[in-house]
Amino acid sequence: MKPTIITIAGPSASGKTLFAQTIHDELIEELGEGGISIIYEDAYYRDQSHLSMEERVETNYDHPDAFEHDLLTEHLEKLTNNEPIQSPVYCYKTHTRTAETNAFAPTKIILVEGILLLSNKKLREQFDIKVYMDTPLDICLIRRIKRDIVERQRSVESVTNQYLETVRPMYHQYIEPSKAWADIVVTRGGKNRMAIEVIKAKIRQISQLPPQK
Ligand SMILES: Nc1ncnc2c1ncn2[C@@H]1O[C@H](COP(=O)(O)OP(=O)(O)O)[C@@H](O)[C@H]1O
Ligand SMILES: Nc1ccn([C@@H]2O[C@H](COP(=O)(O)O)[C@@H](O)[C@H]2O)c(=O)n1
Repeated sequence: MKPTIITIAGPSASGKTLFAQTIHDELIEELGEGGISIIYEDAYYRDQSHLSMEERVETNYDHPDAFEHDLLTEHLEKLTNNEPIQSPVYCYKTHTRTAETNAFAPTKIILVEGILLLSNKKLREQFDIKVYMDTPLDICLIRRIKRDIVERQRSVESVTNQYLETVRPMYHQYIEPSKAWADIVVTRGGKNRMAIEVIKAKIRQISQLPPQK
């Protein structure tokens, strides 16, 4: 059976990871091994090992050119043909890929999450279901400051400067307009229980599992 690819796009810190992880964790037992997995667009940020740290800090990480979308397209094509891939591994602290790759086998359901997935035509054509997390930008900023300090070794100053210089302008230029391609728009963030249940019910139907009472 050909895998079903579900994309979860939307602004940084809108709750994409939490949403995808919750769906994954709540279905993994029912779907079993080979049932469901997650691919992160962030893993496809370009390798910058040839650049100095000062140069890496200057990169606009919210522009489509920061990603190797062609490689992600190629990998999704392989997975669709039930072939395994070696997914890159990204490090936010060094702003580049690590030397390792992750062996990734195709699963029946593949969740793909990331900020610019709906802005790319070739990628869009590979998605069976397109979800957009429509969390207000001020809420995203608050959540990003908290998350990036704890998980990505950033300071309040670095997060707020980056927000003004690239995150907010690129949101208006690329991310918000890409919402028009979504099939389902989720409000409030990664804990929207009804939205989680709707996607889970669709996945159960695709996977031919009995609906939950
Ligand atoms: N509805 C919500 N309520 C409270 N916190 C949330 C909610 N959705 C997401 N978060 C938190 O906000 C932060 C950013 O969410 P995350 O899923 O990492 O966003 P994204 O993957 O879109 O960048 C995380 O710390 C996450 O736990
Ligand atoms: N070296 C990097 C790479 C990316 N970012 C920021 O990450 C955001 C996308 O990831 P989310 O999990 O938040 O969706 C994006 O807005 C980039 O600005 C970074 O800060 N450093």
